Amino acid sequence: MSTVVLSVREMSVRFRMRGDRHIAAVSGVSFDLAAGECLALVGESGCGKSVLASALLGLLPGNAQTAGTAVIDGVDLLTADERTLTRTVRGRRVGLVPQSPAAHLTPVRTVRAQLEETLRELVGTPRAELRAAAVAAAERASFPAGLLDHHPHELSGGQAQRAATALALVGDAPLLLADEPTTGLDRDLVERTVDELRRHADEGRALLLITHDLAAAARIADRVAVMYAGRIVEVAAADRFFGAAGPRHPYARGLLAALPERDFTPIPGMPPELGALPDGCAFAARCDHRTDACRTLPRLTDGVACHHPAPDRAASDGTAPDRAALDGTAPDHAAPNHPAPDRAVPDDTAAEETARA
Ligand SMILES: Nc1ncnc2c1ncn2[C@@H]1O[C@H](COP(=O)(O)OP(=O)(O)OP(=O)(O)O)[C@@H](O)[C@H]1O
Repeated sequence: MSTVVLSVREMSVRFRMRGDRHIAAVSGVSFDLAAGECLALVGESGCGKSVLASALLGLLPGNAQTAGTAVIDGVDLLTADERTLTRTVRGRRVGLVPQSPAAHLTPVRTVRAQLEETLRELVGTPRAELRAAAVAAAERASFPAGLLDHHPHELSGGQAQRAATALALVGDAPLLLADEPTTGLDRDLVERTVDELRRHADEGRALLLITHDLAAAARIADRVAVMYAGRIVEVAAADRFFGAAGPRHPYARGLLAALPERDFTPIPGMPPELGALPDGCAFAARCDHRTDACRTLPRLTDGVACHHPAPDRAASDGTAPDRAALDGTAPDHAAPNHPAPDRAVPDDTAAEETARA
């Protein structure tokens, strides 16, 4: 059994707005994440992915209200005070691989200085050992030792990414949170970056990859969670999701069909305003399968929150995944090398139980 690193139950985040209005950015999200596992959280822009990431780091703005729990090593990230978050969570329990590393790194300090400072703060490395420890920390993220005395602006995109990853790894956090870590990178660099992240999951960390890049998710994820209008509408093994069986939720199927490598057919319409969500299924207005049943909110059942999901062919078809159709290559670490780990708590079941309660 693998250890559950992060357990999220019924997490909701609402922003209070003027005039008694609110925006429901995240609603009733539940999932578990195990050591050694990569869960990709995917969905269109504005569906709540980054808000969820900010909540896990205790970085929500003052007008945010949270509900539910997100527990890591006994600490509820949604209710922990600032002191606990600073001293025991950020960098120590949760490492962040940022969206734009060049912006995240301090521009006026060398990579070495930033690594040494982080080592001093997070690990308490004594002064005499800092130099060697910084070299070792850089090596873990394949950042070249010869570039340690460079400033961020002297690095290429990939080098900056590695520097940021090295910093994220210093505290040996059991959870790595990567929020759009491949934005703005060319495909080759995307692949190298996500492969690097996968390697850290293989070393036993839990990896939450937040991305709208489905090819990147297909390349390294064990499971995929699809978010729509603040809710998880499907959670599936990556092999099934990207393989011949495909997703079961019409929105998730639409996301894949919209890819240029697939049908290149966009989903018609726009997501609903998060300040004016319908009572029932938020996707119904854009969905070919909608019926009157969709006026009530579908619960996440067997990994899908839909009244009319595609049949579950996962158990029977056993077809090899078609990931190459997404990223144009057969990844080195395709499914057989990365079976989803056994989990102490079966995530989907837990989510469903919570949803039923
Ligand atoms: N401080 C805030 N106050 C009010 N609304 C907010 C605030 N921060 C985010 N939102 C809203 O929450 C919703 C979810 O935003 P979020 O940034 O999580 O989306 P996302 O899925 O990460 O999108 P993208 O892929 O574009 O980053 C959006 O409608 C956004 O406008």
